[in-house]
Amino acid sequence: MAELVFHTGPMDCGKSTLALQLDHIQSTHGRRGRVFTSQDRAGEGKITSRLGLSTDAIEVTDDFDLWRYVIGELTTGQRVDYIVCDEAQFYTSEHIDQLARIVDELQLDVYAFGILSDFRTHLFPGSQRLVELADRVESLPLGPLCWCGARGTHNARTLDGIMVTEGSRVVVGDTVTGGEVRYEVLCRAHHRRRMTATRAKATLSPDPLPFDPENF
Ligand SMILES: Nc1ncnc2c1ncn2[C@@H]1O[C@H](COP(=O)(O)OP(=O)(O)O)[C@@H](O)[C@H]1O
Ligand SMILES: Cc1cn([C@H]2C[C@H](O)[C@@H](COP(=O)(O)O)O2)c(=O)[nH]c1=O
Repeated sequence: MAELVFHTGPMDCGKSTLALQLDHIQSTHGRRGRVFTSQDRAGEGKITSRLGLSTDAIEVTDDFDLWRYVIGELTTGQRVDYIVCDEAQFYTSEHIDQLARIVDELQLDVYAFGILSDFRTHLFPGSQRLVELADRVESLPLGPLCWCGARGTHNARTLDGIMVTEGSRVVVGDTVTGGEVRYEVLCRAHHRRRMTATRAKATLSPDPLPFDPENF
């Protein structure tokens, strides 16, 4: 039986790496896949992993129809055995319905990868639909740690190290320094308290006030 599988986890937990590995494993065993993405950090039509791997991919825009694309390939004699979808949080609910139809009516395996929730902790529509429709939802085994050492579970958006809670849902960006907007993965408790690494350093620092014990 073909399956719709949703591999999820916070930013920087290895989703794109796994997507690329999965495509590599399947394709080296003679299966032919199609690899899709949406708004990767590296630009249109790319899947990139922070471990340095990358591949070309078909860009999914809002008006792209995955069902029609796959039917078009099959009816022109192309072989399609499986489908990999990265950054699936950016897909629309309709895209996810199309993926489910591909699994059920064409018996193709679909492997989707994406974060569940945005910087305000709300589910992305594409991820919500995947949770509703997937045969399996798999959490990646390794993930980033919050600055406190706990498992990082929630994606914070930061400006100059300070967590922001206003703004567009979609702002493509990274967890490393560079862009104006950054992301930082925190545990839930620190996400709730908006306690980023920068703020923790500034407010919880044990730096002693300079004093001379002799004259105290
Ligand atoms: N220098 C490094 N050495 C080893 N692992 C690294 C290094 N830099 C990043 N990683 C790992 O790469 C993974 C991030 O990969 P990526 O596929 O880009 O994540 P995601 O798609 O979930 O955002 C994480 O597991 C991270 O720990
Ligand atoms: C939380 C959050 C993230 N994004 C963007 C930032 C990145 O471009 C991707 C996630 O990519 P990754 O491969 O999982 O690191 O999503 C966003 O647009 N809005 C958000 O709230």
